[in-house]
Amino acid sequence: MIGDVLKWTTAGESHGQALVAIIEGVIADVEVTSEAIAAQLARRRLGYGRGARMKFEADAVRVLGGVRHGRTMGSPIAIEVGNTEWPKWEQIMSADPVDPESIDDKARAALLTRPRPGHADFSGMLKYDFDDARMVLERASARETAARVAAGTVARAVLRDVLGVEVLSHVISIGASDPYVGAEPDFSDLEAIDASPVRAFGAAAGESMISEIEAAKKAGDTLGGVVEVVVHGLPVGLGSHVSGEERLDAQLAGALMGIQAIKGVEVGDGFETARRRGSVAHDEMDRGAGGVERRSNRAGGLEGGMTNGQALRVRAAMKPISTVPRALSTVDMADGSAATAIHQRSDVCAVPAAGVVAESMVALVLARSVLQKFGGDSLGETRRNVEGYRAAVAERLNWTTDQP
Ligand SMILES: Cc1cc2nc3c(=O)[nH]c(=O)nc-3n(C[C@H](O)[C@H](O)[C@H](O)COP(=O)(O)O)c2cc1C
Ligand SMILES: C=C(O[C@@H]1CC(C(=O)O)=C[C@@H](OP(=O)(O)O)[C@H]1O)C(=O)O
Repeated sequence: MIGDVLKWTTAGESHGQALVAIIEGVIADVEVTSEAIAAQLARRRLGYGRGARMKFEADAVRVLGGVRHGRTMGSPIAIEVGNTEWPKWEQIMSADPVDPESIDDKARAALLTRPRPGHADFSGMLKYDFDDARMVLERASARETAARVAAGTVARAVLRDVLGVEVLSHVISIGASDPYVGAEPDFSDLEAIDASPVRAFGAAAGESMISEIEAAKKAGDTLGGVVEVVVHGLPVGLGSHVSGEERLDAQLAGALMGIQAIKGVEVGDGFETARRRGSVAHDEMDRGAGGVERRSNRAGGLEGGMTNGQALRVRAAMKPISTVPRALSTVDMADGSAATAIHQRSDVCAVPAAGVVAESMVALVLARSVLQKFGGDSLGETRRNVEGYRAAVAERLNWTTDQP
């Protein structure tokens, strides 16, 4: 059921001409501009530790359909993100390694037969019967996340126009630099995070993460880390308890785990909550202004697969980049000989960028939930539905009895 409401898909390769995102099921009259998409793509390119490619490649955005005069029309939206590096890659991407006539010595030498432990190379070569890992890595590459961020910009616009909410994120840790342990980060000014080279709270935390990246780079190594996505102001009741697939936490976890290199997801306090006793694991309720107030937000705004009116808080753990400069041991798939893995230019750490991608995936899942719950074909209709629901919820929580 959930999959029928808002659908998205991407196509394209890392060094191909362009990536494309298609989003279907967006209501009419939502403000979407190529400038807004470009601004989100620019955020994804930033972050200390990214490789050389981020410096010279530009994301060339074209909205190909579904938007007119800066507003959605209710039809499928197609967005192209051009790879400006294409002219440099055209020959390599066009040469067919199976056809000896079409492949020159340079392209032959560029055949990738030494799979990187941790990347998609090994399993992809065997599964799809390729001799050249490029046939796998081109699509496995997180270049594809540019298309997700483009689609995510549309979802953000739906959330902003329908509910007035923003999807924000920050970096919690990079490698062993985990500066917030024992301290509660202040969520009041998440927008300021983009000013930090690692998208972290506070100069000291940022500095410790940067020195961690510097040290890894010097050692010819790479790093992962943890990001957190936060959304304030969601209505109670997005998602549902009625089935596993309707549970919003399951949808968020799936969407976040679908990002390249994400290996763990936590909702609220997640694994920490598993170590607590029940008496200090949940968020106790009191009657207060506007109905019910909570004493804490350990659940990250989700109970029973539904939003509970508290801030939504989800974390994603990214493993270290697998293209390690001090290349890892592998086996050459051409002849079975011992080898060191492919190494070309690569990111040392892409955690800050992964935060922006995580925001986009959360935005897409939330926009889908909002459109499923509130329906409508136009912004005006969906907003009216939201207002009606909010009024009904407020009325339910407006007890007339005296406070005991
Ligand atoms: C924003 C971002 C940038 C990435 N950059 C690189 C990179 O430069 N080199 C690399 O080997 N992996 C990079 N990765 C991770 C790989 O794409 C990923 O490890 C690979 O597709 C295998 O998938 P898996 O890690 O989910 O198993 C990046 C991931 C993200 C989210
Ligand atoms: C291009 C992007 O990320 C790429 C993701 C990636 C990978 O293996 O995932 C490998 C690198 O590509 P290359 O090997 O060509 O330098 C990154 O630069 C991007 O995020 O726009």
